[in-house]
Amino acid sequence: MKNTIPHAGSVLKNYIGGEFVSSDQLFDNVNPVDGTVINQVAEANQIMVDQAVNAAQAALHGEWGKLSLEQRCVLLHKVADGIDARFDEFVAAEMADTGKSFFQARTIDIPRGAANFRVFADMVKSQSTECFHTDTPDGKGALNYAVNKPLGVVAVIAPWNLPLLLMTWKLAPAMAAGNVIIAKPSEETPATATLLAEVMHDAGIPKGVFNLVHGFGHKSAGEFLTTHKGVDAVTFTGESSTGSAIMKASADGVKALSFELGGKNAGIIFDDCDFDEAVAGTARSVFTNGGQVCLCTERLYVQRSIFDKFVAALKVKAEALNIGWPLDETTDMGPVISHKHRDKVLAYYQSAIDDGATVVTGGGAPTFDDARDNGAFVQPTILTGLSEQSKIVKEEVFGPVCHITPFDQEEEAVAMANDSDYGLAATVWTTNLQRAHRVAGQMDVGICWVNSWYLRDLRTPFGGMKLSGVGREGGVHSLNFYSEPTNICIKL
Ligand SMILES: NC(=O)c1ccc[n+]([C@@H]2O[C@H](COP(=O)([O-])OP(=O)(O)OC[C@H]3O[C@@H](n4cnc5c(N)ncnc54)[C@H](O)[C@@H]3O)[C@@H](O)[C@H]2O)c1
Ligand SMILES: O=C/C=C/C=C(\O)C(=O)O
Repeated sequence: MKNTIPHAGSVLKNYIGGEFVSSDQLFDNVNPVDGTVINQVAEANQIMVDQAVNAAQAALHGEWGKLSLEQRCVLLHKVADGIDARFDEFVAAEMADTGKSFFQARTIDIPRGAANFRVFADMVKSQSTECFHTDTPDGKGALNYAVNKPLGVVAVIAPWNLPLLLMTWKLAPAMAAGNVIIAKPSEETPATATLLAEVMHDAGIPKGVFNLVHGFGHKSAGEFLTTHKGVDAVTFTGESSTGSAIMKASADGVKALSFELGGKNAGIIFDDCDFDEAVAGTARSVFTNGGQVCLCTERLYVQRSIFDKFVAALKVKAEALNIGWPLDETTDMGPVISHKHRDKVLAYYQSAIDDGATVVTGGGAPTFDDARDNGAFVQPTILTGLSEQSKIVKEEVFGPVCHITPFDQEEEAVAMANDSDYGLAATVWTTNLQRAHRVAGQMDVGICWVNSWYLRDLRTPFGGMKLSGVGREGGVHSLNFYSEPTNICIKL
């Protein structure tokens, strides 16, 4: 692979009204593998966000709004093709910003970025609306049917863990439904969003349809968007506490909101599982992307008869993980996103130790005796022996860590798994068909995987209960959120 990091050493710009614009406020984009500065980023100020909103509104009422559905979908396919054409650059940019492995970036993040555009460009063509025949006193009746319109200006605010994947997961259906976009990537991961703006530009997406603003949340581009009178909807993925702040900020404008938030996901492993598959699948669900996937399992409940054997087998998997340079083909896990996040994860490890946890493996930061010692690495960590009320069992860590609790009865496992403020995802490992259906149906989560993890079908509802989110996206759920139906009632 060509490992040239696009825009290394230069300034990542905003994309507003079809033009790439810098600002006088620059911040550093840091590589978490070795702490080096990759490039600088131009932070958008309030005036630039106003310009983006104006450009978006003009596009909505201009060229973009006048395109046929077919023309819009052709353009979205061109965007997907454009990502594919610059695949190596996207991979290199995503790896540099996050430190994730070459394997993960090229098999998950970037292919899904392109797939999101193709899937929703095709799906929107079969979006349907309701139609009812209504009785009337004169016996002639009335016909009710709905027509879909775009919501308008949609702010897409994305996190750093799967930067291109999660941003495009929202903006592709939003654009397919005819909306105009102002996207704000995480300040930690500005690069692939900037490349995407270049792809949009080259694909001929009319100016103002896709705008990109860089910056932070509070008193920066994020807040300028959520409080802006010209923004009609906010679609957000990130921490639950940020979701709450955005909800408050958006309240005055009564904006439409879709939130995909944090999780504290449970995995239940029954003694009738396929043991090797359960261990391998659970290792993936705990350690993928350094545990920095909202769907990762951080709480495991293992039936007592296989508890010791399972803990020992998961320890072997954790200790076999190759932690290191993203470009090394054998690397399984990179650093966490930043030094600040590393400190947070390590503080959770320490709190577990203070609470009396047994550290099965890990519990600290690795050392390498090379430049990676300036990076943001933590050890894959397995804990046992804590009460269900311990801080690390209750709160989302967002790192490569799990706590394992034994259980005897199915009901007990279900109750512990559901005893959480979050409700995003769960996994259940069993070969008993009736138990699989019974337990999966009792999980208070948006998605429950049985004998698998992160197996995605983009048509399915995706989102969370409780602190894990508001609404569902995926398939028609996305298209419905990003559409505003007008019901037309015709008296016959
Ligand atoms: N449910 C899901 O689908 C899903 C997916 C991925 C990540 N997540 C969650 O995201 C979190 C990790 O991501 P993160 O640390 O980037 O989240 P974060 O909430 O810190 O930041 C997400 C985005 O919000 C912006 N932001 C922060 N404060 C803001 C404010 N006051 N107003 C407007 N924008 C603001 C940030 O700049 C960033 O672009 C974890 O909690 C994880 O579980 C959830
Ligand atoms: O970190 C959270 C991952 C979310 C994944 C998706 O939204 C997806 O696969 O569409």
